[in-house]
Amino acid sequence: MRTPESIKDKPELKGSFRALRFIPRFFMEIWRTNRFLFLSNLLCRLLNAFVPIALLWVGKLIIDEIVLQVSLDETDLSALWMYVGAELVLALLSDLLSRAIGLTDGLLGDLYANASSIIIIRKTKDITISQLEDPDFYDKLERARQQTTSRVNLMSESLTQVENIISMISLIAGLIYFEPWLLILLVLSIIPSFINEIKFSSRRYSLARSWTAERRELDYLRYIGANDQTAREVKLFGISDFIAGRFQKVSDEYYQLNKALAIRQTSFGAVFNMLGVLSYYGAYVLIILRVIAGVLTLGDLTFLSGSFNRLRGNLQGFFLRFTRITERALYLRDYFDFIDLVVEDPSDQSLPVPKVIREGFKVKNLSFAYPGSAQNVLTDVSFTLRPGEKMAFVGQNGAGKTTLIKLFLRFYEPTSGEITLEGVNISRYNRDQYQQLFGVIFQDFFKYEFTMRENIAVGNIDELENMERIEVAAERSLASEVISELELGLDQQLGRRFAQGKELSGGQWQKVALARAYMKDANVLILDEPTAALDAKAEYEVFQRFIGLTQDKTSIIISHRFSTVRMADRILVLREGRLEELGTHEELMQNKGLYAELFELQAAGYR
Ligand SMILES: Nc1ncnc2c1ncn2[C@@H]1O[C@H](COP(=O)(O)OP(=O)(O)OP(=O)(O)O)[C@@H](O)[C@H]1O
Repeated sequence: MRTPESIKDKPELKGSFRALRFIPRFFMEIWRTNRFLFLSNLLCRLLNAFVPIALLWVGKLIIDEIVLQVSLDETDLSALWMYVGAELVLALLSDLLSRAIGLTDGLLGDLYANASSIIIIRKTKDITISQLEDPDFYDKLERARQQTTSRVNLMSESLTQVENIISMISLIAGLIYFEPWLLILLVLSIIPSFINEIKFSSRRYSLARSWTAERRELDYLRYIGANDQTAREVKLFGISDFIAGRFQKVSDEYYQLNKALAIRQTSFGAVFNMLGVLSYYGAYVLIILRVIAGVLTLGDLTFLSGSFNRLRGNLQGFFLRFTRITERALYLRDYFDFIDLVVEDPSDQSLPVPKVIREGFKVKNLSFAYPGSAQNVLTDVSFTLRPGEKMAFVGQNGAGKTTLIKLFLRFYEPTSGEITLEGVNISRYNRDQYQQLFGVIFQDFFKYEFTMRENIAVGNIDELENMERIEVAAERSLASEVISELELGLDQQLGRRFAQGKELSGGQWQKVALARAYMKDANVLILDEPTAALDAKAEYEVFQRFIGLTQDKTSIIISHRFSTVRMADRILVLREGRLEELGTHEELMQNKGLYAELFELQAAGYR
């Protein structure tokens, strides 16, 4: 079990200061987001920074003037009214500036949050599937994604800090002018609480970071426990208490650690803060004595005690903000780590992909184990996929069919052996171009909560406006039947998340997903269990069309239905990652091996 002490594994003070090195880069990002807003914000803050000293100074002038006028026989109040007028103008200006700062902060924050979300989405596109499936990497992505609001707060906090510093310099100048020793008293009283704050912020970060995996679990439990997609199963299986119990256990442990830290931080903070209060009253007494001795005026007294009090507040604010800034800057590191992640440049491989495929693909002694696992999912697989050939992959669950597809698509690198296209290892081709060769529908295809048209067009988003192409694709995949039943046709919003969304049945969704495969004029079509949710008639029709429409295309079909599989030119049978058989339906039936056995089993089920 972790304790607050065991979280000390990260360097504290030094680590906190080091995190600040990301701030300039952060500000460069904000500057690039919107220069005008950024400059306007800085200008308003610069002006606002001088308002406190100006107000205190005018206050001092007013009091001294009143004292003077009271002592005179003949009063002249013109200067006094001028000072009061100046104070009024300052008060109005301060209000205007604060509003302008609030406005530009908000607008800039929104723009920055949008821009950084887009940066994260774009970066995720360049990341390989194997990186995305790596839990450490996934944590980094999660942290980068979740900290968007924190980065927006960091922006306004840092800008406020700049304003605060300028304001303090002006107040310090005033103090030095009258009584420099007040300043020493002030600084000495505030330093211990500053160190305390920094120390605890670093620990809080370590705690949050070391709990990333658990917080991910909490998010997941929250999601499955209260979600329309899972509600049916959660209710019927009665697992709500199980989920709530698991949530409670993990969240309690985190809460206890966090609580222990918070209590310690608050207790230490209270003691150190007392020093600050004492120092203020010490200074106050000293100023009063100087006024009584006739060294300072009554106006000086209000100016100095006001300045001292304000400075104390500012300094405290400065240190508190400083710790919050360093805390958030630590998270900034996660964000920049993610942004800077070295990804394979998809355009790095210089070989262009051949326009026409003549030789086809050759798989040679291919073996593969998933990263971090010692167990081979594929072992020594060799075969040829000829151009225009329709091949089916068959095998029991977990035999490695989808994994073989992932290797064809270059989502992973083989552990040994290779796949070649036209005699060249596929890893040598330009990755983007290479992947464009394929039109793929995965068994766990995604149901986008977009409109019907967009759902089909994701197969080739450049053709979003090409209604003819979308309609033809829908026709081929039988999605047109689904569209004709929708009130708004292609413009119908799908899913239940958004207003007027229409949920489709499993088979209807599958037809929509299939249409995506026809959107692109891909050379190689891969359908991974594309018809699992279709009824028998629809499946037969879909495949008849598929075979007819893709005569010149190379294709791979994964299916557990042998009525579909037998339509393929050749069938590749995998058993526990090894190639067991390869041949036409007739050849394999004659072979009387695994294929014939599985085929007979299924056929018997229909008799
Ligand atoms: N991302 C992954 N990381 C680690 N192991 C994985 C991953 N994906 C799949 N596996 C493992 O690889 C093996 C083969 O999985 P694969 O999905 O290729 O099987 P399949 O033949 O397509 O099965 P099915 O018919 O059930 O879809 C399985 O044992 C699975 O646990």
